[in-house]
Amino acid sequence: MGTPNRAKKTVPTGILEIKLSSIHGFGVFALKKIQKGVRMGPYEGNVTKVETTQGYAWKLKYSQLIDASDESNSNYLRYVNCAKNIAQQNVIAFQYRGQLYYRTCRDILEGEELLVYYGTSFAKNLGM
Ligand SMILES: C[S@@+](CC[C@H](N)C(=O)[O-])C[C@H]1O[C@@H](n2cnc3c(N)ncnc32)[C@H](O)[C@@H]1O
Repeated sequence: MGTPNRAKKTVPTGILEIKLSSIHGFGVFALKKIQKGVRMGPYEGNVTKVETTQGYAWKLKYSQLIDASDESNSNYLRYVNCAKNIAQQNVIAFQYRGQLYYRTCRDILEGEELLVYYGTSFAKNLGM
């Protein structure tokens, strides 16, 4: 697994950091308390209609996907790991004007890892 160089450059300085996670690979962590309702993004990647199994793609409207598997064409949001269930997530994914964003759905404490629920079928594939 390579160091996330480009994603590191895109992470909001002083607010979030990318580092190794106990859940999987790299994760995104709060460097200070973040209030509920803060929007992050958009999620960057290649817009495609080709399905992928790599785990970095979100479905958009009109059968399109935003695929962040290419680290050189994506941003820090590609490193947000999956919550065990909806209740555990502290950020939610949503679409706005054709783009995908994350938003904090509760206050996140300093040092906490950002977790988003990828969806039931994806979680099942991860063995949850
Ligand atoms: C968007 S990436 C998350 C960032 C990833 N940790 C990395 O370093 O590139 C999604 C991939 O991370 C892994 N992953 C994310 N959340 C996980 C979890 N809760 N349990 C196991 N693997 C997870 C899976 O391999 C998934 O396909």
